[in-house]
Amino acid sequence: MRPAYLLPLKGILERLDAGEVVIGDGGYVLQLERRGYVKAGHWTPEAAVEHPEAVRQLHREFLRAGADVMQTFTFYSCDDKLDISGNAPNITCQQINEVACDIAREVANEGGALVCAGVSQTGVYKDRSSESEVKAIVKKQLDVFLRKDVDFLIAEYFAHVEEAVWAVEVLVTSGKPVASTLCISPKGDIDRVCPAECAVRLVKAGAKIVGVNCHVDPTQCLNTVKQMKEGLDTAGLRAHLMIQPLGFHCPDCTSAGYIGLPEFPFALESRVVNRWDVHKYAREAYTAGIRYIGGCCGFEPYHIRALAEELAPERGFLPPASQKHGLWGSALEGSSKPYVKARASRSHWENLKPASGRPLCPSMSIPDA
Ligand SMILES: N[C@@H](CCSCCCCC(=O)O)C(=O)O
Ligand SMILES: [Zn+2]
Repeated sequence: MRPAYLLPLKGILERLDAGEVVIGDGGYVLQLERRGYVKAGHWTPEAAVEHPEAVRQLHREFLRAGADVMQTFTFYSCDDKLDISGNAPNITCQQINEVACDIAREVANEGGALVCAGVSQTGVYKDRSSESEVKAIVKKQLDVFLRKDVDFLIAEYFAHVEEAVWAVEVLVTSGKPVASTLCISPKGDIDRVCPAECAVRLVKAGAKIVGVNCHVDPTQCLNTVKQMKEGLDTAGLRAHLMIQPLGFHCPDCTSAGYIGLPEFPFALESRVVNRWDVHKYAREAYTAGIRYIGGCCGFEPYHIRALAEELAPERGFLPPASQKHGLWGSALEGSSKPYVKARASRSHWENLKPASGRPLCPSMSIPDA
């Protein structure tokens, strides 16, 4: 939550152009599935209408943890996805998109955060012939976002760069800043378009912020974004870089990402990154020149706090949730047990190789896709 002296609000491009670090929020659909508000499989966001208090609370926790942006809970909020799901026969996507924007704005205003409204891959993409259908779906969401006057827009979680380019082309007609993140591996998008070329196409379509979200872990996402940066540099193009990886270790996944693993989506817990992994990821992302640094599925508020704590020297402040943390485990100095007190050090947590507690389980799986 930005200190009062950093207000009034600067827009996303003003902040990034000034070299500021922007901390993104974490995952919503997966986190709310675990909390009983989202149904896996179709992952539709009707909870914005059915349980706005649950969406509001998760936004608030990300804000308190240091997120500078509240992404609207509008993932998969398009008629084709909602209708097929059967999850909410009496709720329309327009309702979801309107309420989600209101909730995000309400919480963003509590802490000087920006509202980013998002569209995501549709269910109608097949090939080049799908362009008008995809663009119509994106336009329908965009109309609501413009009425709600969100701060900027994102086309996220696209596996085909072609579909993401179409989404960006629609979003840029708004005149608002547009970001785009692909759910791709370091090998490139689902059609084998390399990350460098993906970034070039997105920037040429008008995206001012490009990167990746979801599907693979921080290490692989960093690899992909570094390739994107090289591609843009080679092409003489400029854009800000954004990264919002999975909060799960999955070095064993293929280019299908974590959804190809037998543990997806109900047995990923043993793969969750810890806060110290997030410190390392945040520092490597910053060193690579990435300035919009957040998380996706698996990233809980305490992970976002770790981003904000690692980059506090660059940002000049700690998030409110750090009042209940103590940097690098220093809170444990208050423990009555000497062996716990002994862990109140950066060296303990930075060098720890945590055991999984599952002696009969493998560390890696054989992906199904
Ligand atoms: N901004 C979104 C991104 C969700 S990423 C995809 C989740 C799984 C979807 C699937 O398996 O189809 C969110 O945080 O929920
Ligand atoms: Zn995700």
